[in-house]
Amino acid sequence: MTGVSVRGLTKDFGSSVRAVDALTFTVAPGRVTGFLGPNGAGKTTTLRMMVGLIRPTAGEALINGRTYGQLARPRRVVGALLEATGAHPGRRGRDHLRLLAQVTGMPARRVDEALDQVGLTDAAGRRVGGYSLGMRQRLGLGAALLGDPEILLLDEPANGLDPAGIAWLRSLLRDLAAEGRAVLISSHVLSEVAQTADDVVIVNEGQLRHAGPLAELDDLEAAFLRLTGTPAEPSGTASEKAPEHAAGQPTWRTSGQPTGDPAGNGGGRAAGGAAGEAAEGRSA
Ligand SMILES: Nc1ncnc2c1ncn2[C@@H]1O[C@H](COP(=O)(O)OP(=O)(O)OP(=O)(O)O)[C@@H](O)[C@H]1O
Repeated sequence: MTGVSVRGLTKDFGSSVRAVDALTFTVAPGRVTGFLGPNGAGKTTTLRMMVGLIRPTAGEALINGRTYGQLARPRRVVGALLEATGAHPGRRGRDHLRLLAQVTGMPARRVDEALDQVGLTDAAGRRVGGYSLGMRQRLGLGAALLGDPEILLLDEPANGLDPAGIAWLRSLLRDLAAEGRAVLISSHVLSEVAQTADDVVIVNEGQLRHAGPLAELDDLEAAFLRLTGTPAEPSGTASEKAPEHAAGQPTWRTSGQPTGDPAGNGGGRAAGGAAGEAAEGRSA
């Protein structure tokens, strides 16, 4: 297991927006890496390049030495959560994962295992349209875990989870890392990252501001403010894009990526690396 090596990754949108600017960092096996930055810092764009949904302007993200598109069975290697709400509302949770397993060649037994991993076994027979935001987020995590991947790339994974769910997620991420997996979680909210991550990567305006062990930073929030010049969203503040959050709870905001999955699902956006430039438009 070698994790992910991001080297000089750059993305321009048109001639005026450099969303990601020569980013270089690694996501190490056996560790949780927090990917931090204010709104618009380029986190989601970076994650989307890592899983081949958009093509870098320059640089590369290598997964075990290969780009996502070069991997023979990408979903067995990389599980990605880039949006949690794309599952068809009329479909039952278990059927959503079954379809995804079929389309991507996963063993059917993984469906129930993944449902169990994300605590959705009891709700698996219910239609996704009746799921809460937190349940849809769990389903997206289940989709990311379906291939039993050694690398997990999760964009705002705590979004929509209640306090018990956030504690559960923290434990799940720690367990996944303890199994030797490389886990990357993006956020611009610091409290959960401070409790969960081993390493932090801080970006601002598309550029790397810091990469290293969390333990090297005395105070994550102070470092974030110094490195980004941006106040962190205080824990306990409901996000404008996540109105479901109860006030008083830590919140990691959601992001809005287009879907690009052959199964029409929202979770595990790593859809064979075939989305290419066509997926570049934002849906939110
Ligand atoms: N398809 C696109 N076309 C044009 N500009 C884009 C596109 N996608 C992203 N951007 C711009 O790139 C920059 C980085 O956006 P990105 O969504 O990657 O940031 P982020 O760190 O994930 O932000 P947030 O925390 O708000 O989700 C922003 O200025 C954004 O407006």
